[in-house]
Amino acid sequence: MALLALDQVTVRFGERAVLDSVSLTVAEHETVCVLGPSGSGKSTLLRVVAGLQPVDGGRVTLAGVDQAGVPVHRRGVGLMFQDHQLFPQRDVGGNVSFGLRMRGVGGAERRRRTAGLLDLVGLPGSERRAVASLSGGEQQRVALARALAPEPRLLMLDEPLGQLDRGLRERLVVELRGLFGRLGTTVLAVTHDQGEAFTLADRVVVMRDGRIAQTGTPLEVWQRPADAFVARFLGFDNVVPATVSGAVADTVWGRVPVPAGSPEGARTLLIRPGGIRVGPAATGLRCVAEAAVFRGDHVAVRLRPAEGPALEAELSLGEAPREGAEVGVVFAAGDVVVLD
Ligand SMILES: Nc1ncnc2c1ncn2[C@@H]1O[C@H](COP(=O)(O)OP(=O)(O)OP(=O)(O)O)[C@@H](O)[C@H]1O
Repeated sequence: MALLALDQVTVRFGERAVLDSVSLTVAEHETVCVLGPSGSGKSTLLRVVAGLQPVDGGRVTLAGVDQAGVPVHRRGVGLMFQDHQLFPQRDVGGNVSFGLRMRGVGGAERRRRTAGLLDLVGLPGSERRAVASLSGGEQQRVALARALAPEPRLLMLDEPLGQLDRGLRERLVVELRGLFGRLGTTVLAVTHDQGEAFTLADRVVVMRDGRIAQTGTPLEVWQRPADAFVARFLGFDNVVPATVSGAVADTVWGRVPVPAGSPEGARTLLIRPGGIRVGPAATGLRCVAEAAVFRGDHVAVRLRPAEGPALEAELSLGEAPREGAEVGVVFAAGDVVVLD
């Protein structure tokens, strides 16, 4: 059974529906990441589940129980916000044990659980440290330990790693995934960073203007974006209108091969940057290499055709043309997706 279910939830601010009939479930032990551009309604969704935001329509159930009228502190959900809001006047231990104290957990048990949680988040023995003496990443871990302490049946994270630098974020997100797996935590997280969502989530939900644009496993969404919006949001730039007939599509970039069984007619085409090959200018679509950026294991090359938008290609170091060079572009059908 779903631990959390939103059924056609609508929230309006004035005329505007910030959540527009959103339906979503989160199964027990599942990690679901809500992804979407700024203003798409992600935080509002979390606030609704937490009981911080009243709804104008629809309902929220937790373990089958309608949450209408259930106050925040009775919902059994943990919240961790972007600006993790630790209590500056309390030490690390005081922060982590706060929720336990509120629930009347006794001193010895509080200390035992606090120590266990600090071990878990990689800060063993740091109970007496002042919050101000912690790095951003350490503060984030303390905030996480604090959110986990009351053993919430649902843990909600709002841009949990938002303020950290990339390297630390990438490390922590892998650690979080391991941690949630070990603890069996059910998680609903919000982020605008697709890399973070794809690492953390069993399932991702992509939002657009208060509606769900797509939901699926990270692999499903990555391989088959539902539409041009999702494709572009995931960072794919080679998206063009096309007319598909059999194994080819007519586009502004010429004829592009498509996988067998692709839907036909007027469609939108996505060409993954890895599906672009370059050769001598006489073969394929003639383009000028406008920019080439070294990315470690590949070169990102922007190719400018005579007509239509530029193409973004990912080429190996050996293959990549010099900036200003003329090349001929051909497409690999395996990296072409006909969007529905
Ligand atoms: N209390 C409020 N009154 C009026 N409008 C609001 C209120 N809270 C949020 N909004 C608006 O609702 C929309 C969705 O906000 P929300 O914070 O849910 O988006 P988000 O996807 O979390 O964005 P971000 O990634 O920037 O945090 C925004 O346009 C925001 O300005």
